[in-house]
Amino acid sequence: MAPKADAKSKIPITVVTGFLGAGKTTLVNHILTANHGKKIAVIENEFGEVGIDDALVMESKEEIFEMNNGCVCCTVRGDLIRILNKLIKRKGKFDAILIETTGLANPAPVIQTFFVDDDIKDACLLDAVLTVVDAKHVTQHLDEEKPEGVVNEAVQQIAFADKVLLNKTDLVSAEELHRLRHRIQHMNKPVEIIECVRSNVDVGRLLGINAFSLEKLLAMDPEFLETGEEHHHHHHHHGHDHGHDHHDHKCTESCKDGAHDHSHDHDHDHKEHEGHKHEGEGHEGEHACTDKCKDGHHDHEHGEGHKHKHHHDHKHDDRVTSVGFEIDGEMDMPKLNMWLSKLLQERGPDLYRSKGILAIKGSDDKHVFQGVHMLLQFSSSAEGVGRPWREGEKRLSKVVFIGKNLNRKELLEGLQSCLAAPAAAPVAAEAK
Ligand SMILES: Nc1nc2c(ncn2[C@@H]2O[C@H](COP(=O)(O)OP(=O)(O)OP(=O)(O)O)[C@@H](O)[C@H]2O)c(=O)[nH]1
Repeated sequence: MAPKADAKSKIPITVVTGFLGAGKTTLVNHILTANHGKKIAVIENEFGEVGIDDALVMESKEEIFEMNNGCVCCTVRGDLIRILNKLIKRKGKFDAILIETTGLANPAPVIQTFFVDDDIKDACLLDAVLTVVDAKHVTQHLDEEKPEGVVNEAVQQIAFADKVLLNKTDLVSAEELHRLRHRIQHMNKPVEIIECVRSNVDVGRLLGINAFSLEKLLAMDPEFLETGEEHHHHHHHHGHDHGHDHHDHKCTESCKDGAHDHSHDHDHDHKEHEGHKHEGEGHEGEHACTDKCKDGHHDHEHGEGHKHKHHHDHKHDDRVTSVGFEIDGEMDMPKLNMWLSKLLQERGPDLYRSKGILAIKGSDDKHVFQGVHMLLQFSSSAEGVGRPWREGEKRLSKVVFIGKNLNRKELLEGLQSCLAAPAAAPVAAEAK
């Protein structure tokens, strides 16, 4: 057991969440490079079989822990607990911990981690859940009709926010912003909404703000921390079969967020999935709302004022998958630009997120591309984006696509057609 600490000496934790491509890594980089004098440990969780974000987080004195292959709210929660315990042992060497969740994470189980695990509860204090919202694309995700029992992560992320960073205001009209503010406020009444571009918000408004309140959460959902043992739950996690038992708990039409009870344990039989190792530790507290679920901060009352225990599972939308490639050999920039532009034009609505670290023929820089639906952006280490190639580092291109109806073969062939040299075989290509 770690020694108990009083509130002041506890390690402050900030959880950064938000849908795919909203601007979370941009925010983490902003915080890491801002002049606040704090030493921050960063825990990065990425959805996608090929890790990219760690290369995009600024080189800094801070330590960056990476957790791939699954979202922090489910398969890698054991990982999170392990990393946190490691950090707790080194308390005093840093001032705060920042956790960036994947764009598909439901924040509730992440929040629970700080209250149900004794050592972590004693040593850490959840300072705030910051939700970055992409003003341009969030509406599509909030509106999305999900299959029954499947979580709408975009909804959950807003409902659990202590602060909303309404980002990418440069891409929408004033009317659209007004409408969005109204919608967000309707979903999460007490939340402060900060409009921003490139997640550029005064760090004093984000760190050390003591904005998270368990009391507030428990007032909304008295059973939030109950992690019962009686439920088993099947986890359709992006096409992987985890061999869980299954009972789904569904939200009603009127429920818009997951500030409810989550009660189940898992019958885990995590396997190595062709190169993907999952830490199969027990994780409780996962849940799902459907997108029909309209009001997050609610009690469910039945008949004569009986409060109804509202169990949520956490089932990801298994239509959303990730495909990742590591390509040996240098790419031809004009060819790649053309192919990607066309792909995003044609597949933009379904292609939620694409990103890559690229080795480009004729350039010593590490190149980066970022796609969010139809928007495509190239940059390079020469412009300060990502870290330059290290000495002796193998010049591989890593590319990830996340979305619906992805065709692995087509994507791989497309990428290979952009190689400058004769096609080389990918060294890793696995679907989630
Ligand atoms: N126009 C515009 N682009 C932005 C803004 N903020 C971030 N971006 C761009 O949006 C893309 C995604 O930003 P990231 O910070 O990587 O988003 P993320 O939420 O970390 O993405 P995932 O981790 O993949 O979910 C990048 O190309 C950013 O440069 C903004 O305010 N305006």
